[in-house]
Amino acid sequence: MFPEQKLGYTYEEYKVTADWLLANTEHRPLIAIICGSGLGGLAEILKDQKVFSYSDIPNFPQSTVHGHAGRLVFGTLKGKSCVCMQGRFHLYEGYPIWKVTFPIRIFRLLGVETTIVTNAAGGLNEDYKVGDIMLIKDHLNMPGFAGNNPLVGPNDERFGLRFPCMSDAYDSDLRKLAKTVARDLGYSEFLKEGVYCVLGGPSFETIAECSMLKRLGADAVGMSTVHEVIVARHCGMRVFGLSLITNKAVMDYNSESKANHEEVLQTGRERASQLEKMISRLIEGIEPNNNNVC
Ligand SMILES: O=P(O)(O)O[C@H]1O[C@H](CO)[C@@H](O)[C@H]1O
Ligand code: HPA
Repeated sequence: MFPEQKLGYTYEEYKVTADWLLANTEHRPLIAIICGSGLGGLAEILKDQKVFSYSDIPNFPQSTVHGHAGRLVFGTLKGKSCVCMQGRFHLYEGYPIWKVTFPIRIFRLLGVETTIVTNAAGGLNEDYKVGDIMLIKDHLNMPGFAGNNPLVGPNDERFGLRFPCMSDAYDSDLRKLAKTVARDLGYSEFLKEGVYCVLGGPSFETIAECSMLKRLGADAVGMSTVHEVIVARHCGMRVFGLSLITNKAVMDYNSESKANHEEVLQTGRERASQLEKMISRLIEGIEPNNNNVC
């Protein structure tokens, strides 16, 4: 039924990695954070850190992109145990999609209930400015339309259902909490809420592609996140996502601006401290739910 090529890790392979981590740290995280390009500083909010290089963790892929350090950081925030990926994996690095999402099932096996995904993204919505923070309320999965979905292949019921629902992928209570946190911090002016569209990358979009995505209902575009969210929801974790608008997608043939990774990283550096504050406060407000995930 399925071709002979490897379509994913076995449950036992995920267990090897999770058990190795559980044996090598006393942290038992309930919250995972995935840092987007240039946003790795978010890990610094964690206290009592235990840090692993991806290269030291069995089965873990390696980060190859500038701005993704390749470290897994365990620690606590206001007494809550967390784990943070300083560096994620992307399709354009050449990884099959099941490697891109490998850490998510590891988080679940560690006992994580809530995953916070962050990314750098190009703003398609005309009202968005560079430096805006967009709460992700929904996504468009372009690689998925072409059959590149991380759940393709045999389904392991120990993780989740064959046909998981995605209409509630981004937890509405966590988005409400984030809005309250942003208001209290005085960030409402640069807080937005919208739809994130994932493409394969690594080339940035053409002008025609940007206009098309905007018409399809996307507010921001990037090359990550959605695959992780699908796997997190498949195994029942709550998801909160935010995009830092690091550049405005070019939509005018007369424009001189050109998307580039340096600008993406620079915007991340400029908004780092506000993002750290917002995520710290958000984590403070997240209630554990006894691993009774949704
Ligand atoms: O999505 P993250 O990992 O934040 O990175 C974004 O920034 C890079 C392009 O500058 C791409 O990898 C894009 O996906
Ligand atoms: N396009 C795609 N990915 C991105 C962008 C963009 O404009 N900015 C940051 N990541």
